[in-house]
Amino acid sequence: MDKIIVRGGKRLNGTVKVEGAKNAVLPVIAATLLASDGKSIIKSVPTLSDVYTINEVLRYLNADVHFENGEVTVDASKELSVEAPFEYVRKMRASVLVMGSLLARNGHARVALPGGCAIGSRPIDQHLKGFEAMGAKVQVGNGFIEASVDGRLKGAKIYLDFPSVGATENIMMAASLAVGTTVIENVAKEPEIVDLANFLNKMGAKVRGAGTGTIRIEGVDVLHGTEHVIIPDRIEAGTFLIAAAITNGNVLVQGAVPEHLSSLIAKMEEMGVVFKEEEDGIRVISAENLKAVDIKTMPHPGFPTDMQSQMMALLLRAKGTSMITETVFENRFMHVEEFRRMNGDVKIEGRSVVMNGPTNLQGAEVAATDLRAAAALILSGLVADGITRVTELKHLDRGYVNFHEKLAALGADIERITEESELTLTASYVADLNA
Ligand SMILES: CC(=O)N[C@H]1[C@@H](OP(=O)(O)OP(=O)(O)OC[C@H]2O[C@@H](n3ccc(=O)[nH]c3=O)[C@H](O)[C@@H]2O)O[C@H](CO)[C@@H](O)[C@@H]1O
Ligand SMILES: C=C(OP(=O)(O)O)C(=O)O
Repeated sequence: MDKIIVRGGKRLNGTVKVEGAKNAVLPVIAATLLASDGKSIIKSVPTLSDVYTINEVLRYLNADVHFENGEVTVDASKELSVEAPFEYVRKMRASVLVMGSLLARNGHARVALPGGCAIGSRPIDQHLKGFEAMGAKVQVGNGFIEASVDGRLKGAKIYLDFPSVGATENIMMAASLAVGTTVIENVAKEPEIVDLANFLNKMGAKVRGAGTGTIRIEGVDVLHGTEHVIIPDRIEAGTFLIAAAITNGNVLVQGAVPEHLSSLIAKMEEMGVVFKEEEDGIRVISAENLKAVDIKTMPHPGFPTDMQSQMMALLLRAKGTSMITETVFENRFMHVEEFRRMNGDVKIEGRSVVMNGPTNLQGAEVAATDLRAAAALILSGLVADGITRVTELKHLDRGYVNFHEKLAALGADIERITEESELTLTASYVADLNA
């Protein structure tokens, strides 16, 4: 089992480049299934385990998929099969995003029920409500969701009870090949929604309003393969902004888009961190003394839940009492106990956590509970006294490409090891301490 070993105390300096966004590339790859004609070429694709998983799902569904040098090519022109089994959906919930495309292309889709996960129960009722409004019959049983329609889906007016990212994407994909016009209200406004809309439009779809609260889709008869470059990953970028701030460093995060990160930047500025927009990214210059702030996670353009645990790491270093309230997921505080193992003064109060800082963080063995918690614990390790060992790296590999290597290139004392090599390493560290 791999571990990341961090020895705290180094300031980060230099330049780091962000990858294409995981949360944009997964729906875009799912949308390639809509093209009954021509190949789709997706560029700036990160080498993440989630990308390999969605590619496997597409192959299972009878698409030809190649992934090389940051480019995914999909030919989905053959007849598609209808089922995405549990082995894939269990690995990655975003597998449910093939449902909209399959239903629109085949008139039939069968996808394993995703089940719960580390951050909450995550139902998909809003996705299904959308499909039903478009004329699909949806049945849930034997661990599967089955949706089918006689003929083609029909355009409909759909109001989402919550601006769900996945439901907005799944319904957008399904509506693109429906007969007539679909209007979705109270939709998610995340930059990844806009990226998907741009991709669909290049395929020949007619999607308007992405990035606002209402999306209007005029269905078309056929969609074709196209080329697309995925937007930069705002969550990876935000994680590096915090890495620089927490170590009192000075780092240029290349590829970071300021408009995608405005809530995070505003909150970090309140803490005293300085940002400069440069031609190719954002420079972050940390402050010696960080101030406590309160945060509430919200759908975009509010503060992203995917930055909540990394922000917790930073707030543990700020002077005063901070509060984080999580409103998007019901159970996204599993990392709190791990921070406490590192001496974090943090406690859960209902849907909030309260932190008293600055905490003198101590190195410890901690386990990643989800992908952002993995990154957050590593960030804490960068400033903790002694050695921090982070386990359960399968989570990290879902969302970050070469995370430890990128931090090491900025000056962090960090490495990724297998259990065997750790025995030798710990012995040499003890020898160093005794010397
Ligand atoms: C692959 C991907 O893009 N993942 C992102 C996506 O997840 P995902 O698309 O799963 O997130 P949603 O926006 O759908 O979920 C947000 C909230 O709505 C609830 N909900 C959602 C759908 C539904 O039908 N019913 C329902 O109750 C969920 O349980 C959750 O509490 O957006 C989340 C919110 O920004 C991010 O944290 C994830 O990183
Ligand atoms: C929660 C996340 O992703 P997913 O929806 O794929 O689990 C995330 O990216 O932080």
